[in-house]
Amino acid sequence: MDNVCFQQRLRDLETRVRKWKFLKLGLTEVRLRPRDRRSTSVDQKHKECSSTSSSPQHQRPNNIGYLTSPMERKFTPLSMKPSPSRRDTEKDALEFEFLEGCKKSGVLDIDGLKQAVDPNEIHIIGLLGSGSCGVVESAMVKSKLMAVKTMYKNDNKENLKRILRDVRIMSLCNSPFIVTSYGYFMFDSSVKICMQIMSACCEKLLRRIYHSKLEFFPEYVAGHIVYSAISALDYLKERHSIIHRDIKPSNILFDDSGNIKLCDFGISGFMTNSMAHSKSEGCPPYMAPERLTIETNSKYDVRSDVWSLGITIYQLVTGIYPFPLNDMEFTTLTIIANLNLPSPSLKGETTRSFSPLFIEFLDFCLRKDVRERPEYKQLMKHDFFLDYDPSRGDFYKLKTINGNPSHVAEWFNSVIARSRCEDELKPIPNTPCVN
Ligand SMILES: Nc1ncnc2c1ncn2[C@@H]1O[C@H](COP(=O)(O)OP(=O)(O)OP(=O)(O)O)[C@@H](O)[C@H]1O
Repeated sequence: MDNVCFQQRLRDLETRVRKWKFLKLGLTEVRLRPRDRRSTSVDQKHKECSSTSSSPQHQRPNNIGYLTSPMERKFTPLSMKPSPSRRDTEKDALEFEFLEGCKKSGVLDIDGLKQAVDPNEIHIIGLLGSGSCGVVESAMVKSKLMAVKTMYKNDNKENLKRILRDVRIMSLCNSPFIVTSYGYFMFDSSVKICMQIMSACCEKLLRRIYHSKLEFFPEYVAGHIVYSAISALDYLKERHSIIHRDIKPSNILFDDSGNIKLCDFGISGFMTNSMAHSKSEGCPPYMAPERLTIETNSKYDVRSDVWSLGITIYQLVTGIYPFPLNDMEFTTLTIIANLNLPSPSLKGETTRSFSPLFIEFLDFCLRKDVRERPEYKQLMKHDFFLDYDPSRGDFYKLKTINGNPSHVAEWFNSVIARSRCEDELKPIPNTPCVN
């Protein structure tokens, strides 16, 4: 590659990192106290946590507390009418979509029963976590425990786009591997999505495991995550032509029964001819090389989510992010994007042993050259994936570990019992601070 082209690629990458940081920090400054991280997860379902709801971790971010109250002003269509002087047609279209969405605001489908719910019937219990777009809280609505994600509207077009995408895609999906949406509320300044409550995300679990010095995710749990995540991603692609684009540990959730589901569709995209056609932001440390490269960053396909899943799984089973991290995210991203540098692999892992099938599967997911990386359908034929397919009866991997069947729920509940809730907020060294 000639020097000019390489310099141009570096500049582009640097601009994208700056933009990502700006978005992340800009929004964080507006909504969160300085000590709050971009996304934190406080599990209210477990008793050990509920008793500490007055601790600083459990308080809502200072300057948004009033917005999370169900007393928010109901949406008033007049205030949203596009002004005739406005020239941004894309923004007008988004606001029109918002107006249309308002028609279904407040109608929740709870266990098959559609009912109109008043916002005052949302009784917030506690904070579950926060991301770049808002907060997720546990709440009681019509006697049903739910997770309520509140996203705040501002004048930024990207912010509105992200909110509408999350609402639209959550409402579309019907898969056992995707968190179920019950419905939503739209207000002047915010949107609330009511969804199935889960127990913890992989990021929370990893932090608990690390700080309590437990063993990182076992291979069979990684197998179940792979099976659930690929089934969800394949469903999104085949049924709705959607690419997720934000696969990372905080977007993969567990419930107490060991079910594993994907969430957060804020930066997902609709594909044409199986290709995504926008540079929409994601989380750079988990982005595939082709999404960090100027020639291909606006045209990529679902294989970029395969890479993100591979990095996530590598991190869950080893406890570390596979690329060197220093103050310069730019350097890390350059290493990921450089196809001449090797991909991470579990082959060299000395601290734990993994099956050759698992190592091979992860190596496929982490092929740097997208042309060599398999799509979902190929991965779904791999023996490692098939081992976790429940429809295969006896072949389904209820492998015994020390004589006991390896149930994900048992593993999950034992991690929760043997670790501390407060550790969910403490970062892990050598791991990107993406939340
Ligand atoms: N349905 C749910 N049940 C329980 N906890 C949830 C649920 N949805 C999200 N959470 C928790 O809330 C946290 C924040 O979620 P959110 O989707 O807002 O942000 P994120 O994915 O962590 O970050 P970002 O939006 O910046 O990518 C998650 O990491 C998860 O721990």
